Amino acid sequence: MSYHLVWFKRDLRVHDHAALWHASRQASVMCLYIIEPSLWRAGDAATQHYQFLRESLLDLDLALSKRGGGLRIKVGEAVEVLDRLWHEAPFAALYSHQETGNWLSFQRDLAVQRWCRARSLPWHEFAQFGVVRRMPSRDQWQAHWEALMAAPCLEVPSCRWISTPSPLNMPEPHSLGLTQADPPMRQRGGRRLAIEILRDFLFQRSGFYRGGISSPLSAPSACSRLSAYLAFGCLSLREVVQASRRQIDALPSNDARRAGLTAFVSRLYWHCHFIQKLESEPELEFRNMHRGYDGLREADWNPAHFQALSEGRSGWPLVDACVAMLNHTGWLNFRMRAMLVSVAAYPLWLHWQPVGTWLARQFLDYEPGIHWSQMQMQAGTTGINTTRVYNPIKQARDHDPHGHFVRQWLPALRRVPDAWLFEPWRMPAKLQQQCGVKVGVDIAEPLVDLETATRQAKARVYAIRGRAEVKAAKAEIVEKHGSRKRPMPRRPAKPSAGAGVQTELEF
Ligand SMILES: Cc1cc2nc3c(=O)[nH]c(=O)nc-3n(C[C@H](O)[C@H](O)[C@H](O)COP(=O)(O)OP(=O)(O)OC[C@H]3O[C@@H](n4cnc5c(N)ncnc54)[C@H](O)[C@@H]3O)c2cc1C
Repeated sequence: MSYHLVWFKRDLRVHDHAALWHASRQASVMCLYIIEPSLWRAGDAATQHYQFLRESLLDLDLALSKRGGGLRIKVGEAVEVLDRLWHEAPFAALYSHQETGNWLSFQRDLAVQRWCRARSLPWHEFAQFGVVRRMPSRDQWQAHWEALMAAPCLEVPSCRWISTPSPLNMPEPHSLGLTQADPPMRQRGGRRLAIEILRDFLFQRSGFYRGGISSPLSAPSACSRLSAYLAFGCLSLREVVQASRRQIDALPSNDARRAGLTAFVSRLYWHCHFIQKLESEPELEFRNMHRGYDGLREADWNPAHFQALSEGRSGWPLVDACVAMLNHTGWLNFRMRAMLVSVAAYPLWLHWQPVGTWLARQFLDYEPGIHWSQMQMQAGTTGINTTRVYNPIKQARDHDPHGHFVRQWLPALRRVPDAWLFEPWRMPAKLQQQCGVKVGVDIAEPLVDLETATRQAKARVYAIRGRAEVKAAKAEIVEKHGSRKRPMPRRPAKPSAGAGVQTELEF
């Protein structure tokens, strides 16, 4: 009997699942997830992603079993697995969501497309974000996003199943070459948890969103914490947008949650805006958005700087505390992520690509489209965004004034008095002795002199930015990647790359 094959990728839910919904309308359905060794062996994959995936697949399988279906899990490269299934029992069409993944998944999709074409097999792909494939122009992008988010969510269809409930067998992470530690405090996967977190945010925590998202102390509870669930598709973006808008409408105008949710929905818009950049230019994973910046940092790669940074030994307490938090939780708020990249890209003068590959493994919510666009933006290679250089000492004073965050994640510094906490290397030897801290042993000496190294780095970036040909190439990048969104009236952003064009958000 012929059937439709639904290929689950980063869309691990049954609710508002366009591929499942359409596939089930005309035929029986088999649900498939492919564990692709080549993707798991890539530099941006980590044990935490795999464990989160496993938890989410178990939840998905449960949701399917409740409806009489089940998930088939196969291990192998996509074309090879599809070919095997096809030979066992040919399917009439392949259904999936569009994926804007890393370069490897893009190449994999091209190979699957060729395989389908060779068999005259239709492959129906559906958008799950407001990202447009083969987009001719950015001009209508916002209207398209709004239309997609306003369309009703798709109910779970009643299906005739080919795949019925059966125990899920998934390889152990080490057999896929995944050897990193799993952060002990990372979020757990699955739609049921995602819904709990969404509800908690909508009804309670969103009141602390505005004003709470910048400090690493308040951000873990003030932010929605939905990023990993959106990245793995345990929730559909549209259901989150719609639930937020319903709640905004239901709240009195002076309720803090209303302002929080309004700001949150604007982030959901930017989620797709950033992913669109990688969709339109997949090379952004490894090539500068503005080619005028090619050669800026490549030749100066300093492995000792990179190793110290990634091991939490930069010597700047806030930076090292952030690395410690990432190792334990797999999450950091936006401002601290931006600061980490800024420290890497400016005073440490490290190229964004290897730093981004390391951070991709560290971030549980790794979403290639957001990640690589943000890496380039924070490293100053997009050519269209304001250069933002975050000073880790100032950031600590502004966002952790009493040192609670630094002391939590760097226990060796607990007894250092406030006055020295963010610059412990300046502590006199006698004081170091009194509070039981030895700079160079318990906390590293800073890798470089922050002020001098930052000044030199900025000068090198500004020298390129000032060149006529670099300025001239900006317009084309704005045309391709710049948002056409009008600045929000409540908090107008400085147009940085052409009048009326907002290319970044304030956080
Ligand atoms: C260098 C760098 C790399 C990043 N890499 C990722 C990544 O791989 N995956 C990821 O989801 N976010 C990434 N971000 C954006 C942001 O830091 C995270 O989305 C946010 O911290 C996740 O926590 P949250 O869901 O509680 O955020 P909230 O503030 O509650 O935001 C809600 C959702 O909006 C989206 N969002 C929020 N901020 C941004 C932004 N600046 N750009 C685009 N979308 C945004 C995310 O989907 C997020 O889940 C990165 C930021 C930087 C500076």
